[in-house]
Amino acid sequence: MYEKTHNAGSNGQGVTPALSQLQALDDVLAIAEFDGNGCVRQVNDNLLNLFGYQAAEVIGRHHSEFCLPDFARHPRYLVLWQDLMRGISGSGVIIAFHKTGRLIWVDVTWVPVADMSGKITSVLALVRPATDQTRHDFEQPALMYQQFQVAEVIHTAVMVSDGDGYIRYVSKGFTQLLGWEINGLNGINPVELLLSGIDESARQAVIRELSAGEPLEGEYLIQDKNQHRHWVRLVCYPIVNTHTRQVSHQVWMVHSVTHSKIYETLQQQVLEALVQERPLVDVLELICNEVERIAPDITATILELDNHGRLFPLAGPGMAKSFSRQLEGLQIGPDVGSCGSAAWFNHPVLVTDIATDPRWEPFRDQILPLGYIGCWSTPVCNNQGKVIGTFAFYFRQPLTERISLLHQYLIDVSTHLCSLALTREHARQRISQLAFYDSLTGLPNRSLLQAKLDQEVEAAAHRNEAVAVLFIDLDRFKQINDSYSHQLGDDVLVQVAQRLQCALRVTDIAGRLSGDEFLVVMPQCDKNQVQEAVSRLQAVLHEPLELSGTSLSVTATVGIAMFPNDGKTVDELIQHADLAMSQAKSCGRGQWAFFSNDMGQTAQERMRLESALRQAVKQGGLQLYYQPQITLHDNSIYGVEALARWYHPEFGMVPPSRFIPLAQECGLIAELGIWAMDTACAQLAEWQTQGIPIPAVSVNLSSTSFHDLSLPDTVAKILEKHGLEPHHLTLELTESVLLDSNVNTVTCLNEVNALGVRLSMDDFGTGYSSLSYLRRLPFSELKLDRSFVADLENDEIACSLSKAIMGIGESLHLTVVAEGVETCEQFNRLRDQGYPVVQGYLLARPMAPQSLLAWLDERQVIASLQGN
Ligand SMILES: Nc1nc2c(ncn2[C@@H]2O[C@H](COP(=O)(O)O[C@H]3[C@@H](O)[C@H](n4cnc5c(=O)[nH]c(N)nc54)O[C@@H]3COP(=O)(O)O)[C@@H](O)[C@H]2O)c(=O)[nH]1
Repeated sequence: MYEKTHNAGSNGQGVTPALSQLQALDDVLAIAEFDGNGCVRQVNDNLLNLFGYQAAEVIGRHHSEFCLPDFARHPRYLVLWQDLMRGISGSGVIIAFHKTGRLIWVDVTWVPVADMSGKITSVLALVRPATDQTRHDFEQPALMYQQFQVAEVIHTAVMVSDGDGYIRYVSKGFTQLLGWEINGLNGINPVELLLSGIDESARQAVIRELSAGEPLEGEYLIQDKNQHRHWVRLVCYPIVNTHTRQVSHQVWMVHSVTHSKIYETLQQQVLEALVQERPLVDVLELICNEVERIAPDITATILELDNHGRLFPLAGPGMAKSFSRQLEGLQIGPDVGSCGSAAWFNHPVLVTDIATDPRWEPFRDQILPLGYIGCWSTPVCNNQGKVIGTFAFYFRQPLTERISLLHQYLIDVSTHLCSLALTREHARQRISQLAFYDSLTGLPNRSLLQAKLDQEVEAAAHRNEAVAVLFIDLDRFKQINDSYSHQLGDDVLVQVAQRLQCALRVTDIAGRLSGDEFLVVMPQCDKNQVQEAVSRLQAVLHEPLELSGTSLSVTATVGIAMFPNDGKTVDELIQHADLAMSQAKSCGRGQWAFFSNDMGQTAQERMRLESALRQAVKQGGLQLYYQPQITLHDNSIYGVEALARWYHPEFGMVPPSRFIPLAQECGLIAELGIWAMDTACAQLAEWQTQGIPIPAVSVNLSSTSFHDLSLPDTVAKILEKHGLEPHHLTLELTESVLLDSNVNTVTCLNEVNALGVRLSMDDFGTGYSSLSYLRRLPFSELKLDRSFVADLENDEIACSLSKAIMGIGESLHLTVVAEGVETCEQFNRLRDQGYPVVQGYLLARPMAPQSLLAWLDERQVIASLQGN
């Protein structure tokens, strides 16, 4: 393309005439002067005219910017400039850019200019349009492309056609990319070769532009020699004969843009769809549609694989629905079509001939009539590598075993996108599962139940029908949970959930509200049907449950509210069914009840009472009364029992039999117990300071208080706070503590006992009465239940029992206190049976502290009178 010419200097360095000396050439030559870095320093008008620029547009720009990019990077061009800097001039014909983008052939002589020291400070380029002869030479394609070194060495696909529109030259890169060699292309037109597959109007536009001598640039989906498709960026530079003004040649450059095209058209769109949270099927259909647009020779389908190894079509807009339906629920296996096998082996499966491949045998009759002859399926995996679906290409054209790069790249990108879409969908489903389903039983949770009930109520209102809402509570579930294990409790809930579902109609909805509470919604159901359903449910739930070696029976209590009579809204219906359940429970286990309006009133009252009690416990609205206990042998005060009293301005005197269970139910009982201990100890300390002879105070505690491992510490602190000794305090517990399987209870009992605080077993004889427990647990005192005392006079059995209990106490070295002594007869019998301590109305009622002092005074007066 250019020749090296050494300058005349003897030392080999470039010694050239200065620009001033070249003025004569200025009229005929286009001249540019480059600085030592190769940037334009100055240019003359001829050069500007030749290239179509203004001076300001070229000054400062690097020489390489005026050449074809590939040429500017060409080693020989780089060597030319290295030589120039070493003082070696050169000349040659190059293709350069006119400002319009048109390519022009120019004949250039480069002359290095040295300063006095011999250092090259600039390069002069003497440029003229290529001479006719030169052009003629270069217009001979073979010669031109011998000269056009760029195409020979670079990998760009280049093709040159002549003025008649016939291909005359293709580069190695062209053959590598598209498969054609020059030998087979004689007499072929480049547009026909490359653009025969594009839209006809677009093709005509290309032809028009090319014949007008305009450069062409655009992206096209073309087919190569093997019918494989490529997205390419096509650039065509027409070379215009300066004499005839005719296009003498066209230089075509072909860049593969398949990757970026797929990225733009497929990946980008799909990612956008995912970001916009478009439904899964929409996203997957978008993938199929885009893939088919890029590669119209195939039909794409996407199947999902469920956890049971079954395939379900999700997308395949181009596939016949009749065929997709056949695949619904298809079990994967080693020879189940392309997709079933690909999912089974977690490996792509290419079937080139569906008609003969045994894996396609079961589906052949459906697929062949659709014209497909091959199918290539690739598994879609999640992040952990687990197969979650398949992505398949169906071909109507015969397939070779060698897959085209475009197809391979489409598969790679598409399976990745399918994986993203499916994984995201699974995550979404999981989130919704967590949000709307109970994780233990898999039943709808409260939120979903409410939404479903809302729908049913709306539909029922529209159709003027009834809906039954069943509130189901398992009886004694807490006890099961505590007595066995929480795992067993969970198993019970799971089995109950399963039984509920099996026993219901398909239209009914069962869900879990919380703990052992379930809700059933029964649309289109009258009261008789509900009653039948409830009996059936209770029977089914009562059948023994087999739980890892343990057989257990549970009962369930059911409350029922009917729409529209018992409530119009979801909240009202659930609340009323709950009330009915509580009401049923108060009648015993395994009962059921329909809601009635008076239950609502009772419940409201209860709620008001509960809130008043909460306030009383927290703000000191309770009071303690004290009932004396007398030692029989010397008539002295054994101690006093502290009993809580609550007077409320609106509710009046509320008896402990009402507010103690309420405190238990609403979680206030432990707090109430601490208050009672603190108040009783404060009172006893005050009495002791006053010298009043009360040796101890008994405080009733619920078994719940013994669940809290900090109780012993609390007790110790209270004693310390009031300056009392541990023996000044007795804690009374009912026998229910023996049934309590909470692991903390025994620890607390032992630690409280270790402090020196006495423990008393209250109401002994009415409940569990296990002697073995009595032996093992650190009790110091037994309190004979007052029901025995009440019957002492008339019932011989009661009499024998009280005697036996006294015997038990004696043998276990426990003090036995007989409570509820109302008559002298009872008193005498107990004394005769050897009871050491008695308590009851006969002696004194529970009293406010002031009254107790008055009672003590009176007692002293009597004693002194008796003494006299
Ligand atoms: N956990 C707590 N429980 C408490 C507390 N205060 C009371 N209670 C428990 O409430 C139940 C009812 O108590 P109350 O109405 O105070 O009845 C007590 C006595 O008044 C009653 N008693 C005493 N002598 C007689 C009698 O001769 N006849 C008769 N009919 N009743 C009598 O017995 C109750 C005392 O019982 P007990 O506790 O079993 O010793 C009751 O179970 C209280 O325990 C509290 O602060 N915390």
